[in-house]
Amino acid sequence: MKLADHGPQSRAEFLERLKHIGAERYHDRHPFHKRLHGGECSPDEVRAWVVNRWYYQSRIPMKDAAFMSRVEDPQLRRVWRSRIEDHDGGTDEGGGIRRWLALAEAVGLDPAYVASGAGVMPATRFAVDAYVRFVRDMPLLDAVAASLTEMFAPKIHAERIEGLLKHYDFADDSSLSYFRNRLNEASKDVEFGLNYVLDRADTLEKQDAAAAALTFKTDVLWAQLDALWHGYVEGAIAPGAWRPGEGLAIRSPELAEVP
Ligand SMILES: O=C(O)c1cc(C(=O)O)c2c(n1)C(=O)C(=O)c1cc(C(=O)O)[nH]c1-2
Repeated sequence: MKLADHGPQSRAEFLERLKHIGAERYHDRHPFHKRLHGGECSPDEVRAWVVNRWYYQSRIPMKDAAFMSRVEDPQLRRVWRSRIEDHDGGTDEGGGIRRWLALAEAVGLDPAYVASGAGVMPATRFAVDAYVRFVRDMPLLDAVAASLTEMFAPKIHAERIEGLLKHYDFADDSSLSYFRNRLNEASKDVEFGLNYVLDRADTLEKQDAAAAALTFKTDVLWAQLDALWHGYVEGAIAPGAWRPGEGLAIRSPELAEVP
């Protein structure tokens, strides 16, 4: 027997449902972030986070390019391409990924080593690659919905700026510029992405798919922190992953000891 057809949730109910996913599952609740923002991470735990999170940063503009390659509507491409510009920037000045490497340098790592991706943990790679594939292969609505974890990012970026400035000597305006820039960039992306999803998820089936996409993305973020905890707090570093002492900046050895 066919189940009774249910209509879509109202816009307000659906928005609440998406926010609830963030409240329950976003990675601001992960113990690694509490440790990082509370000043309890050792210098090497901070470096491990910077090395691994680099992989996420480096793949974000690639996933946005994968998204755009599938978009037939020029207006949607015009809006979306600013995401790539935010991360890659211009040929001379660079953008977010270069600002991430400034953070890498500030914590005593050689930016060239970080950018090579050599020390990234296998679990980080699997999680991030799964996100890029999801965006490449799934319906556009699901792909946009997956980016909506950014709704919850400004809060964690503000907490991070405050926590790092308070607890770690390496933190200053220049090393944290990545996060300051994201505060503005993310709000413009979210405004567009959220309206796109609320407008187009006009059946319960599409709303379910969008909610599942957002849930999947919270898993992508959470899994990366689980791996960091296992590798660097519990000390079970995966074969081939960064080990303390590797990839340090040669030209500023005094930074090797910064907290
Ligand atoms: O520091 C964070 O917690 C965090 C989370 C997320 C996110 O929620 O996916 C992003 C970012 N930062 C970020 O900086 C960023 O550029 C970004 C792009 C995207 C995306 O899915 O397109 N998420 C995020």
